[in-house]
Amino acid sequence: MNITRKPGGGDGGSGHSDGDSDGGQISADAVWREPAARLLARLVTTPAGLRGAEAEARLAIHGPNDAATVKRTPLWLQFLSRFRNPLVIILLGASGLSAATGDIASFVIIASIVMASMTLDFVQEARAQSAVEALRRSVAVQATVRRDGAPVSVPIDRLVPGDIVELIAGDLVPADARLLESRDLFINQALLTGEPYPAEKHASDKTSGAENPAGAENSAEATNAVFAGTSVISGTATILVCRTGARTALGHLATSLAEKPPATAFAVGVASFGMLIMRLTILMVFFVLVVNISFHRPVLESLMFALALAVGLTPELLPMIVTVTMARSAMGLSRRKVIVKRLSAIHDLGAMDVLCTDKTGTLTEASIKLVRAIDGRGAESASAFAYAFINSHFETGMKSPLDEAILAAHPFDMAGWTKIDEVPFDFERRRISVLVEHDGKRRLIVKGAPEDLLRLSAKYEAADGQELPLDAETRRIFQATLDDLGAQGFRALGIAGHAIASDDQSIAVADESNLVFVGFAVFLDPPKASAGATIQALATAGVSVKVLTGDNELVARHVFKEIGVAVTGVLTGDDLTHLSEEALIAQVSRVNLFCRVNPQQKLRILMALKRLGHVVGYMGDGINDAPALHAADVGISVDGAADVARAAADLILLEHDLSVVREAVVGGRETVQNVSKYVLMGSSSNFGNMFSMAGAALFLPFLPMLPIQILLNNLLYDVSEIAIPFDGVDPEAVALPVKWDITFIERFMLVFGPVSSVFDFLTFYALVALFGAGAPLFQTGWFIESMTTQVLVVFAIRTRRAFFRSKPNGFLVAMALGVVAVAIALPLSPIGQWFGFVAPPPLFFAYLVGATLAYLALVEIVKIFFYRAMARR
Ligand SMILES: Nc1ncnc2c1ncn2[C@@H]1O[C@H](COP(=O)(O)OP(=O)(O)OP(=O)(O)O)[C@@H](O)[C@H]1O
Ligand SMILES: [Mg+2]
Repeated sequence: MNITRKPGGGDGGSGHSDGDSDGGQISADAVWREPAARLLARLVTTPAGLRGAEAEARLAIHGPNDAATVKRTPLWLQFLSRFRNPLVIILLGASGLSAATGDIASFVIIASIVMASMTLDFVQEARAQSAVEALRRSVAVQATVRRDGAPVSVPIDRLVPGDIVELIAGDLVPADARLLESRDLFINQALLTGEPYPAEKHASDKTSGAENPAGAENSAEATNAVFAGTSVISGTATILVCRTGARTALGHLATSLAEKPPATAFAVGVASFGMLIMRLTILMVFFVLVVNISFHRPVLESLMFALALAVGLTPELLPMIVTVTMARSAMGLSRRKVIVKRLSAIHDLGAMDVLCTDKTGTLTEASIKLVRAIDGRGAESASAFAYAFINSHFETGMKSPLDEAILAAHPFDMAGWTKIDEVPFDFERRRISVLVEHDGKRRLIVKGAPEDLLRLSAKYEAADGQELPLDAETRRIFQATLDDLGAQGFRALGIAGHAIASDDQSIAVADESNLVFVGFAVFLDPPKASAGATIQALATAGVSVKVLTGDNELVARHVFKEIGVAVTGVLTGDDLTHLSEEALIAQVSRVNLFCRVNPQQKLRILMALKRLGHVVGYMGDGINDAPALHAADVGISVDGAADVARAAADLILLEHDLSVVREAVVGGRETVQNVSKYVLMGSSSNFGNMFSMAGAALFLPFLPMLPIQILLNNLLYDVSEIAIPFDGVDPEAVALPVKWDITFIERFMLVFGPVSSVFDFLTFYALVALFGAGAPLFQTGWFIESMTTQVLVVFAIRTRRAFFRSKPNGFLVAMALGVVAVAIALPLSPIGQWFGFVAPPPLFFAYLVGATLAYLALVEIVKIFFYRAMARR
């Protein structure tokens, strides 16, 4: 073994000042190189842990223990950053310029309007985000930490160097840490090393593995330290936290990869819509500018007009509407006991069309009971129970419900039994071995997937305790017993073992051969009565459910039968090993039951579905589900799940029930539909306005609307849309998965934009020809008309039905009518003159009513044809 010390390190003493150069934390290699006692001293802590106050102080110095620490910008900075919008800056600049030439009033008004818009936007979004943040914190992964001398539960992002943490199987390792104590500790380090098999670790001042002969280091290989991002497979440990947050090995990975969550299809869709509008806006603003200047109109005024137009046309509320709509949906779901960890998962839920799930707890009650312990022929067997009990009692992995069922079945006297060693459970082998001693004799006891144990057995234990050869005929009988159990819906574990020489201290996987078969532990996990109906309801809603289980085919088939769901195709883990990716992709749609699949195979199935273009959800609670949960478009886990599963999930169900998933799916679809209402509103009225502005700029000798009027128009319009996230959605709009469809939006825009322009031009004509309008009246008239039509059209756009067949939300109605009332009242009031309005003649309002009604009627009619044509697409 080659434990080199750093030159000048001597006994690891005074030479090491490197720890302090790294933000006051221990250097990476010191975590495993230095003696534990010295690490404790350097971190000024003891095995009893830090005092609470000290931990708080260190947290302030070192920052949160979060590998991908995104520095949270203070609120006031977030607010200021909204002014970075170049359009807004230029606009404020230009109006400042015009203030210098005397027009101070309009500068004040422009500044106030810009301020009001930003505040409106900011407050909404900040409130939504803090609500969501609170939800996320409520399901944060916790660690057991010794503080003030006693173990307490603390969210892992609050850990600091010097903390003493207790780990048990299933826990995430919260930081880079040194082992102080360990028992049968096996760690899954796949995330850091790519190695899927558990790595064994020991508390010791000596280490091996971290330095390979080439001199390169891979600290994750150090056997006396554990690292953030890995997880405990089995055993227990007490650790000393040495490096936290971005300083962990994982943190280095995360920052070097600049890990950003991949943009979801929805986010990309929303962004591309923003770009579309942006391009059209720029085009249009240049056009207006060129026309104005070539007609020799005042340059500054023309520039302000163009800028106000640009500000008015950009869908600046879009991000806010998206966040607020999703946050609202997240709050709604939290009342149904679903916690949303990643906000954007909500629209992925809405688009999800395949849901993969494990069996236990979803299709079954997960109230597993041991009903019998039998030998291979089906007779009650005391030794089968005894061995099962001893195995479960001594195993230190995360106790599975099967273990709990065995231990709860009936008491068994463990006096005189001691444990020597263990080979922990993993989902490849699907079994646990313990080496135990009793009366000076040592024995290996294996418990696991019964068909595998039968395969690994050469003998069996007869009723009288004799060991007899397991010949072909007996093997057939035993297999028949097992098949019978499965067909009756019983789950089974096989029990086997053999004697081990009494000087053998340890066992390995290789010892799990030539076994003596003892019998079966037989469990009942009753099917969930409601599961069948929920799966049916999901299917009707366009979400097909596939079950991916580690259990065997007969048991799974029986559950399907009990809950009344047809098996449309089966693939087993063995089948999968023989299938190429292409072959799997060809078959995966047909199959709805995958049995005896390991974690990597669960992942493969998921990827195959994604490659077919499905939006795939995955629901599971075990360590074995974590890879698939990570890769899924929507990962769903439950509150009691293993840390790794909860950490990988986007959604946490506080109650393990498929029916809430169905509700969440509907919630997701409503969210997408409400966002698209905003987008459809914006695209049609903006596109229409562009036409109208361009036309007006060409034909009028004056500006069709003053810059401040455009900004006011924009502000009022934004206010009217605040209520959209609260609006209801027609049932048929959420009946099937909802995907973001940019071509649909483009077509909508191309059809409904010109419809609104037609009425603008009609109004222009009426104003000039009927009312003989000069600039002020024209601008006032158009302001009122465009406000009225573009606000009220929400009642037509919000539904595909005839507008009176779908009831809008009361808040939406109030906001829309309120804004229209303000737009009409303002020019009539004394305040109107600040904005350059004049009171229109009474006859204008008669025209307004007629034109608005005609416009809405036309939109309704065009809607019918439009959606008919879309349906034929
Ligand atoms: N505690 C245990 N001791 C021995 N073997 C076990 C234990 N737990 C699970 N196994 C074996 O490993 C197999 C896979 O585990 P498990 O059934 O939990 O997988 P899963 O995919 O999570 O299944 P499910 O879909 O039912 O949740 C089991 O069917 C069983 O054969
Ligand atoms: Mg499971």
